[in-house]
Amino acid sequence: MCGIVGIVGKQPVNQALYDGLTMLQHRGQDAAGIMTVENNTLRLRKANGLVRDVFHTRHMHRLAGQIGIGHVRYPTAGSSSSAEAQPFYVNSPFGIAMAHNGNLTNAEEVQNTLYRNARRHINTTSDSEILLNVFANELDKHPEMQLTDDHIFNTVTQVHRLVKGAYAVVAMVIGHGLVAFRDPWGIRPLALGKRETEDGPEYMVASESVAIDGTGFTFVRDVEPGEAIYITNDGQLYSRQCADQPQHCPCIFEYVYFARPDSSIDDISVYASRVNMGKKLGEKIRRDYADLDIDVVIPIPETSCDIALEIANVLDLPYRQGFVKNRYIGRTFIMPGQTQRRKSVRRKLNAISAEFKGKNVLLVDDSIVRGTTSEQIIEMARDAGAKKVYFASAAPEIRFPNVYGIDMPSANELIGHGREANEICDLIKADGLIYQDLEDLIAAVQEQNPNVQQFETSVFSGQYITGDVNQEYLDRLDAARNDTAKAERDQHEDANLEVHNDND
Ligand SMILES: O=P(O)(O)OC[C@H]1O[C@H](OP(=O)(O)OP(=O)(O)O)[C@H](O)[C@@H]1O
Ligand SMILES: NC(=O)CC[C@H](N)C(=O)O
Ligand SMILES: [Mg+2]
Repeated sequence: MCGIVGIVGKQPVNQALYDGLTMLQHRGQDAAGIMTVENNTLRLRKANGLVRDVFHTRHMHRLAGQIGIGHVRYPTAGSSSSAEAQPFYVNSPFGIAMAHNGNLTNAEEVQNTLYRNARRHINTTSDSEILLNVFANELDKHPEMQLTDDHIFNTVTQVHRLVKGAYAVVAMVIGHGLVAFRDPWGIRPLALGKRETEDGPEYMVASESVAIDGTGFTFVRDVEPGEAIYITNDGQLYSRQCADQPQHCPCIFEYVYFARPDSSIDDISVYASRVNMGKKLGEKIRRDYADLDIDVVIPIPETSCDIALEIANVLDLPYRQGFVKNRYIGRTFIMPGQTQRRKSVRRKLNAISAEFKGKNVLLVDDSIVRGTTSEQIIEMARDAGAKKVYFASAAPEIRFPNVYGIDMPSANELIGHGREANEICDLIKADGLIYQDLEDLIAAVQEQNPNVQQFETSVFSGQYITGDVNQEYLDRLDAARNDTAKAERDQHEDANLEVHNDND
């Protein structure tokens, strides 16, 4: 997953963009970038690393201007080279910069068409550079020198027709303004905020509402699936539904794991949805697993804490923080390689023996993806003296790859692929394993906003809503992006053309 942010302000926007990106850091730890525009000139800083490591004072000075966009990256396509950090830029028409969260499912086909029909060259292996060029190519079909909202919205309509997959996007058209849009399914989130100043309103768009709250803007609303928002340099806001057939289907994994609990996505509080997940799972355990002799409920920090507390409430059992998280280590699941992920679990979490000694513990996590965390954490619980270790997952068995912006490209790397719960239980060496049912997970999230009638749940069901994902596509994705393929490609990363950026 990635995080995106864009601001049209009345004052310099560099600090607010930086602050917004730090509040979206949990969505991408690989690379970060900001582009601003001052006097019709683009300013850029992007590099691999966390926000705090990428931007030093000298870069912040360079990022002058009252309009800008930013990105934190967790790659799902191409390589993790800094050349593929975002935002991307293309010089015609007008000069356009773009930041993208999501993943295109017809990137290769679109890239070939762009080359054949418009002789547009894509210099990286990133799907986001392709998306930028589709947008630019369509905008270029309007010959007028002064852009109008109609031009922008017609362009987005064409993008929706040409591109498949998931995309929440923020772009700047130099000399004109900022454009933000969401794919017709609204798979990835995007929110709009506003701040009144003496000089007039300032606007912000961001992947999650937390970035809007935390920078002193006021949350206005979510961008609708298929909708585009155009904010001119002088602060005029236009919006329009640009998709032929928008159909709301947000990614359920945002609620399970990705988003921060203090965000609200599509009028659903992430925190409340996690509490509901705990309630439903607790009820299932009480109903179907009454014979389990659990003494204490222990979360696997950090995401599952709110879920585990509610399970303990439902089961009327004590809740204990038996694992302490090293706050200086980031999220494990979004790290690029399995070796790094494995090492990170033990560096990140440490058991407090007193909470385990002689007890039957129920460990709770939000999800089991590759099984990296669960397997090691169960061993740690036993080493700390636990008698029996049961495990509960607030998400059902993850059995299928994700193609919409979560880096789970290979079915074979998923511990749940082709396995039943009892086999998974044996593999992670638990004394019992309880998964949430998919209907319960959906109900837990939907409860606060019944207007959202469907969710993107392909990792559990194998149903891909965009209708263009078949086995051949999944095989190609697997071959290109499994952990071994990624490691090999990253070894040759230096060969990547660094045309985008100076190195410091
Ligand atoms: O089965 P796995 O492949 O290990 O993936 C699942 C685990 O990864 C995530 O934690 P992560 O450490 O990324 O972040 P968190 O601190 O927000 O829980 C998630 O919360 C699970 O704990
Ligand atoms: N997780 C994401 O949203 C990734 C965006 C884009 N596909 C990239 O790899 O850079
Ligand atoms: Mg976790």
